[in-house]
Amino acid sequence: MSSSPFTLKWGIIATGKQLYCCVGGCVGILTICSLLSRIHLSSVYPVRYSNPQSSPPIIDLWLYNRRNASDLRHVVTAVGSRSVASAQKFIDDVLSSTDDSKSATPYGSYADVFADKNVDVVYIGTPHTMHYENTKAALLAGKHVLCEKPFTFDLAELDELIKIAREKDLFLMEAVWTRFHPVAYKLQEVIFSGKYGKVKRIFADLSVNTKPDERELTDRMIAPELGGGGLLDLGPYPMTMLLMHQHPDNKTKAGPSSIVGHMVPYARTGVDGHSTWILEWKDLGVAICTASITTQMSTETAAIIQLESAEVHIDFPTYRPQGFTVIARPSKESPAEGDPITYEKTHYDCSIPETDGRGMQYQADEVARCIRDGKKESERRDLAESRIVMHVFDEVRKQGGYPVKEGKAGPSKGL
Ligand SMILES: NC(=O)C1=CN([C@@H]2O[C@H](COP(=O)(O)OP(=O)(O)OC[C@H]3O[C@@H](n4cnc5c(N)ncnc54)[C@H](OP(=O)(O)O)[C@@H]3O)[C@@H](O)[C@H]2O)C=CC1
Ligand SMILES: O=C1OC[C@@H](O)[C@H](O)[C@H]1O
Repeated sequence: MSSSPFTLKWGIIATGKQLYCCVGGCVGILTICSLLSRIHLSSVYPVRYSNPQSSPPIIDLWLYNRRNASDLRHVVTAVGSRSVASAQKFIDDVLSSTDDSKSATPYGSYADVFADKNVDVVYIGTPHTMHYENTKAALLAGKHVLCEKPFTFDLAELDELIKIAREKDLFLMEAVWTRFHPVAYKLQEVIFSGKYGKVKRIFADLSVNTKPDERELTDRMIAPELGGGGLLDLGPYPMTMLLMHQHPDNKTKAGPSSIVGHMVPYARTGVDGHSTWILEWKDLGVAICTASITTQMSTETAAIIQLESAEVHIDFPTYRPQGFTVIARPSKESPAEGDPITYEKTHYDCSIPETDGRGMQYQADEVARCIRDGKKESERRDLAESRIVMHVFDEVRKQGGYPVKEGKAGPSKGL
């Protein structure tokens, strides 16, 4: 006997510009809203849909049986913006006419969304530097929260949010959708199978030429007061690639024993144009991560995981790879000196048809299932992992000389 689906009522705050233009890989707010709604792809995003680097981010819930989510139903019940008109425009343009989301209430403030009794969970899509205050206000109002990355602007703030969520018995998660895409499960299955030995070293990058010279100084991508630069915007993805693939021996989920960070400032505003950070987990492995807002990475490889007897090359883009290749060394005895070594290459295709959405739907489903089941955090993207990322970013910003608000650039107090 089938039971009726669990319905989760979402409040959305902020209506970012990629909601309407969706270019350059920016897939955030638009994606999350569309995955909660049932919009028709081709009517709203007629252009660039087949370009894998653009971001037609639509997830139709009428497709959700295909993603095995018939146990869930998502409805947007409230949209908050700095003006009622833009909240209403968002509802008109983006939300679906085929479910209840079209009757979402438009609000001219975020506080109104937090106060709405018809909202279970708030999705926070404001610029980075506002995440802390928005998340705090939503939690204090008794709402569960899915907050865009990066979670906060320093570890002490994140710890305060975690404390509030625990005191109020609320679900809290940082939105890093890579964790929930089918490719992430397949990668972990292959890497943790033991067939290729332990993970020894990881390289992970997300570099996107965001054309910073063409942007206004107030644009969130380059404005220091909005947390601009590569590390905070793009850095969460290489970090996720790394943390997903650490060897299971690292069961304590401890942070790295050593962090070395380097930043090259983007001249117009001083935020990081390029960031590089080297992490060591003593006796477990090392990682080199990079992020850039001025350089476009290749469309081939986003990350390389080096194991004892194989390398795994993960496809671009880092936030939503479509597959990966295992390059295994021959298992038989080493060939005689001078003989060629034949590597065995196996490609795993984990792509989902674009018409089935781009991957954020799995993250929304995770939120719904956790809330339905009374969980306060997701086991796949838990708060310990967010704390490691924040700790690393605090340290890299400090070592790299990132220009931050007064009082926020101090040394990390550690994990
Ligand atoms: N998960 C993902 O794949 C992605 C995540 N993101 C994340 O989403 C967040 C927002 O990014 P994005 O949408 O690109 O940002 P935008 O600059 O396009 O939009 C941010 C929105 O926040 C609101 N806002 C409130 N105060 C301010 C302010 N002082 N200055 C500017 N905007 C303000 C505005 O909405 P309003 O006027 O309606 O209040 C604005 O439209 C970031 O943290 C980013 O990391 C972004 C892209 C992809
Ligand atoms: O989360 C993100 O992923 C894709 C990027 O292009 C975007 O800037 C970032 O916010």
